[in-house]
Parts: sequence; structure tokens; C-alpha cells
Amino acid sequence: MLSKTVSLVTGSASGLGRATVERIVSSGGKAIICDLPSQSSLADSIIDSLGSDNVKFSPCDVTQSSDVTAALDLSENSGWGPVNCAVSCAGIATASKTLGRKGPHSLEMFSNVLAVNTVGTFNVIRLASERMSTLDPDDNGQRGVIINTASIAAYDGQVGQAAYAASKGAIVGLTLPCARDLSGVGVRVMTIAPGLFLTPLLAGLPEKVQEEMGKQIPCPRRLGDPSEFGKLVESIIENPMLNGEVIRIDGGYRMPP
Ligand SMILES: NC(=O)C1=CN([C@@H]2O[C@H](COP(=O)(O)OP(=O)(O)OC[C@H]3O[C@@H](n4cnc5c(N)ncnc54)[C@H](O)[C@@H]3O)[C@@H](O)[C@H]2O)C=CC1
Ligand SMILES: C[C@]12CC(=O)[C@H]3[C@@H](CCC4=CC(=O)CC[C@@]43C)[C@@H]1CC[C@@H]2C(=O)C=O
Repeated sequence: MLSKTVSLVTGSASGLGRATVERIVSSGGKAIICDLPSQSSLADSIIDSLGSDNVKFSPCDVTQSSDVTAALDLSENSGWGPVNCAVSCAGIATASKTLGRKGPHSLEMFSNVLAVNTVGTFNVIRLASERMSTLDPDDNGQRGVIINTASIAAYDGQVGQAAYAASKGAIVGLTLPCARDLSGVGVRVMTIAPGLFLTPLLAGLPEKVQEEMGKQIPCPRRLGDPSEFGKLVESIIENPMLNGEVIRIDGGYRMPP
């Protein structure tokens, strides 16, 4: 049960983030949906189904410190107190070769992917951990948990994924040092590296392509269901020994070049 969990979940109007909010709330916790203002109608539909006592929306661009701060404030101003769980799911994916037919990779595109995926994730870690540090510790001396979302592209980046793989590799890289940095205040840091999950990110691809992708997963031979990501988030929240580690959730899949 997550009845004591007060969470902030970025990128949670959609996909893996949405499934995380649904899991946390169905297990008794509360969640602040942090997503771009353009996603407000999707956020409203989640609030309609899960209840405004349990879920609130804070329009947020994770690269903006003032937006993340406002989301953390919303939890406190709603009477929920400081968050004790922060899950980063906000992310973008691009496809562009380092040197393509039209010339070199756009530097602006590369920087933008790193800004949202990597800098946005670190922005949440640094600001959420400050709020968690004000909480009373539990019996394990712990005050909170931070869960980041990388990708198996951090390890098996494909053609056209230099920016995306770099952004996710950096999240893998910061997991242990952030866990070490925050051990003194009793905050755990974990990262999930998903394989192929059926979210709007993939649903935009032709159905045939989706089917073929699913068949490449060794076992089970299908794309992941976002609820399976939510289940892993719940396990991480509940297990005080999980810290400073990256967990792949990919059905044994390794991406080809
Ligand atoms: N779906 C998949 O198979 C996989 C997804 N991932 C990662 O999981 C995370 C979630 O992906 P999905 O749910 O599939 O994608 P999605 O596209 O359904 O959801 C991503 C959400 O992030 C939000 N977002 C984008 N930029 C933002 C910003 N600057 N500030 C705040 N919110 C922002 C979007 O509005 C969207 O609601 C991403 O980081 C993605 O890279 C990793 C591996 C596989
Ligand atoms: C993000 C991920 C890998 C990608 O880069 C693709 C994305 C699905 C949509 C895409 C379509 C394209 O034509 C270009 C590539 C991409 C952006 C994939 C969904 C899951 C993949 C991932 O992160 C795996 O770990």
C-alpha cells in the first residue's frame, strides 16, 4: 500500500507517467501531475477518473526551475505536505543521424533533447530532494525516493539515436552519485530503463511496425504495457534496500544497431 506516498510525477498526462499516477493513486497515494500546459485536457481527464482529492495538475516544463518549484509548492499548499516521492517520466525522442544526407545533426536538436531528458530530470532531483529533506525520517532513516526514467537506448543506442541515447546514458550515470549525495538526508535514487512500451510515443508508428517490434521481444513476445512500468515504480517505492541502481524492464530485449 502507498497510503503515505505523496508524489510528483513528471510527464504524467500520458504514457508511462500516467500509468505511474494511476498505480500510485489506486494503491492509496496522492500525485501531482507535472506536464506541459498543452497537456491540460489530458490531465483533467485523469483527475476526473481518479478524483481531485488524490490528483492535482501543475502545468510544468521540467527545464524551468520555477515550474518545478510551483509543482512542489502545490503539494504543500494542498495540505498534502512535502512530496516524499518524485518520478521523472517527462521525455522526448528524436531521430537524426550524426551525419545525415542533409548534413550534420542539428546542434539545437541535440541540446534540446539533453535539456528536457537530462537537465529536466536533474532539476527534479535537486529541487524535490530539498523538500524531502524537511520531512521526518521513517524507521529506516529514509525521507523519500526519487525514480528517474532512462531507456535501454542508454546501453543499446540505435542509428539516429545519438542525442536520445546520450540523454538517457547521462541519467544512468547520475543515478549512483545522486544516491550517494542524498544518502545523508535519507533520500533514495533509482532509475528505470524501459524497453519498448505501448505508449503514445510508439502508438504513432504504423500498427504493422508495432507488431513487428513486439515480436522482437524475447519473452513475453509483445510490447510492454504501461501498467507494468507502474508496478515497478510501486515496488521501488516500497523496497527500502533499492538505491543507486538502474533496473531494465524490457522482456530481455537488446536493441539491434
Ligand atoms: N514508450 C517507450 O517504449 C519508452 C519510453 N521511455 C521513456 O519514458 C518516458 C515516458 O515516455 P512515454 O510515456 O512513452 O512518452 P509520452 O510521449 O507518452 O509521454 C511523455 C510526456 O512527457 C511530457 N513532456 C515532454 N516534454 C516535457 C517537458 N519539457 N516538461 C514536462 N513534460 C514534458 C509530454 O507532454 C508527455 O505527456 C520518456 O522519458 C521516454 O524517453 C524509455 C524507453 C521506452
Ligand atoms: C524512444 C524509442 C526509440 C526511438 O528513438 C523511437 C521511439 C518510437 C518513435 C520513433 C520513431 C522513429 O521513426 C524514430 C525513432 C523513435 C523516436 C522509441 C520508443 C521506445 C524507444 C526507446 O526508448 C527504447 O528504449
